[in-house]
Amino acid sequence: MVTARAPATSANLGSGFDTFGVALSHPADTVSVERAAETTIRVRGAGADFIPTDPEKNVVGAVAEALDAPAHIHIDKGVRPSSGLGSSAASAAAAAVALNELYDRGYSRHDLVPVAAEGEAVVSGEAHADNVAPALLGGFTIVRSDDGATSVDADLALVACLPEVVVSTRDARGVVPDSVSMTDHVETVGNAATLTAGMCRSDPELVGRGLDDPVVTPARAKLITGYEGVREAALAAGATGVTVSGAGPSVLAVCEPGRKRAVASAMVEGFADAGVGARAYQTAVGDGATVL
Ligand SMILES: Nc1ncnc2c1ncn2[C@@H]1O[C@H](COP(=O)(O)OP(=O)(O)OP(=O)(O)O)[C@@H](O)[C@H]1O
Ligand SMILES: N[C@@H](CCO)C(=O)O
Repeated sequence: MVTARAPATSANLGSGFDTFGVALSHPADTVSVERAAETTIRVRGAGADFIPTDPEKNVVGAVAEALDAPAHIHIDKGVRPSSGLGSSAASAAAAAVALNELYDRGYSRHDLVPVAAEGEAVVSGEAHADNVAPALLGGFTIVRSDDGATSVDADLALVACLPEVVVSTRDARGVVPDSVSMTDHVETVGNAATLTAGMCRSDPELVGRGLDDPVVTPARAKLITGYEGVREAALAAGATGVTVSGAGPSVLAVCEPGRKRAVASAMVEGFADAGVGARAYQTAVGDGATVL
């Protein structure tokens, strides 16, 4: 048996819609695999009741198929599905790494990015790599349309606040504008470049400023009850920047390490003020998938 762990991730980071991602030090999914004639799947943990065990419908089934690696697969969910924290990507990345080891396929983590993205296609219809790339490679990642991914290590404190509201990725993609003005384009490129420089320097001020996004985030924020209040509360508590995590509903804040507790409390209280329960993960930029 081989067991692997892969982290939750936060895609987009505001200015990097469908391009940027970051691995979180926790929470994470754990996946164990044993050789078998046909793939079977068992799921336990956070949100397990909402995750299909049919290999045609679970992301790990598509990963086993893509690697020609049938297995009994046990998933222990640490990342709740439909959280905006890359839940399906964490399972896909952990399964890809575990099956690669079990069947001695010899693929690198970079080779496994398009394999794990095949799993993502099962749930969203598109092989997005902006969650599986950080889940596999760790750190801050940039994915390009040619399937290539670049990763940079960063040392950065983060808070991810997960409210008890549901935002479907389909709805969140439905509100993305079809086009952008040149003014918004220039602002977005400037913010994305600032964020990238900030990640390379592990600088929370630069990264926080680079999260700003005039195009996608304002449209999506309307789908998250309490978002504006939570954002303001996090900034007042010392966050250097706040944005929607992935397709939502989680909200991501960047801060100095010493401000994590205060920012986490402020965000949970911000959601409470809007009548929404929430939990906050005091986390950081973390490593990619590992065999345990
Ligand atoms: N192994 C799996 N783990 C989690 N969800 C899975 C898995 N296999 C299939 N799914 C389905 O995928 C959907 C959730 O995946 P999705 O990646 O959208 O979650 P997310 O955490 O919100 O990610 P994102 O950060 O991309 O918004 C649910 O419909 C769930 O049933
Ligand atoms: N980049 C994707 C991540 C969710 O799969 C989005 O924001 O829709």
